[in-house]
Amino acid sequence: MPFTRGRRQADFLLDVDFSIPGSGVTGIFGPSGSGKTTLLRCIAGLQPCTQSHLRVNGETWQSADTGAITLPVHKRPIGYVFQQPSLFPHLTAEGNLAFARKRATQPVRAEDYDEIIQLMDLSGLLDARPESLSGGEQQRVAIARALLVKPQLLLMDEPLAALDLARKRDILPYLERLHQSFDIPILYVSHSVEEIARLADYLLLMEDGRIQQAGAAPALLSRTDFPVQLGDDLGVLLEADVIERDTQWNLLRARFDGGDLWLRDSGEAPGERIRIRVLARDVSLTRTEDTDSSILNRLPMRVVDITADKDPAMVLVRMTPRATPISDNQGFITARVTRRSQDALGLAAGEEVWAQIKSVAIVR
Ligand SMILES: Nc1ncnc2c1ncn2[C@@H]1O[C@H](COP(=O)(O)OP(=O)(O)OP(=O)(O)O)[C@@H](O)[C@H]1O
Repeated sequence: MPFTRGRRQADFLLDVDFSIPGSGVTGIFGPSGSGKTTLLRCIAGLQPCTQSHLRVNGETWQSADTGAITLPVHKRPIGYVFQQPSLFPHLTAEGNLAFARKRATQPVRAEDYDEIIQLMDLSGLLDARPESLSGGEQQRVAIARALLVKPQLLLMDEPLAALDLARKRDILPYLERLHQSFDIPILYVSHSVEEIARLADYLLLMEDGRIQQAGAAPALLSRTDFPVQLGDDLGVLLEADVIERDTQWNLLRARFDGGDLWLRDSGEAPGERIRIRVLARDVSLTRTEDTDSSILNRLPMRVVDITADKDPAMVLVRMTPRATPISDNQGFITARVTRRSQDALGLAAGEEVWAQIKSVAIVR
């Protein structure tokens, strides 16, 4: 979708020119008012846009030449999931789905319907009315409803924002399944780094109606100059392979570009590709290897650069493995330490250190 200009209010201009992968989840991240919802509305054709050109997997939906909508809104094969599920209160879950099914532009085959019900685990909820469903269950019905139109593009605008933390965690596995089962591009707006880290393959960072940065989610989320202030969420997102399972101690060994890490065993099998997150605040530094410590993960690293943190007492130390220095963001570890420790340890670019990693979380 290379080019879109749209207005929501006199002084707000959405001015973007980008392409995203034709499948997988593209996260859209950015401060409030940066234009994330406006972008989705433009893509859906709900927002008048001038000079806009939109192509989805080879098909032109909107042309830049005239600004005229090539494909009318109701014919765009889009599924849209909002923060609020907005189900019809007088219909059961099944009634809500039947309503959407009737309005689908193409007939929905029984096997496709069954697959969607199974995917969202709705068979036990079909007779219930929305008022007797939890927020997470209602949202699963809303996602199923969006899938029933056989979308070629799924737009999700903060679908978990109205749920409490427990419900969010309940529904995230369904979103992952969706990602694995449907080979369509999903545009996913969220304010949550946790959701983006877990779901997104690709990431767009928006600010003031523009795309500030775009790229693979792990690399972008691992940058210390990430334009959105992450604070305690700052860290690195790494792709790793499980290489060993230690049943005696219930641990897993995973290999990423920068070395091996031990993690708590949560059932992943050797050979499995996982995504892990190491928060900068969970990494401490020593000059020599501290073997007399409870910390299992100690990596010999070399400092690449040191940057200021938004907290003046802290700095961000980015490191690469000593043995095999790497050039992209996929093997760096970042530590957030005090400026005082930086001074006491004499930390500077090029210096050798040991990174002690207190905690590693598997995000998917
Ligand atoms: N209904 C509306 N009418 C006019 N202007 C609007 C409307 N909704 C939003 N805007 C304006 O459009 C701009 C972009 O808003 P938008 O909702 O797209 O941002 P956002 O990044 O999705 O924000 P948030 O994260 O808070 O949802 C803002 O300046 C906002 O004030």
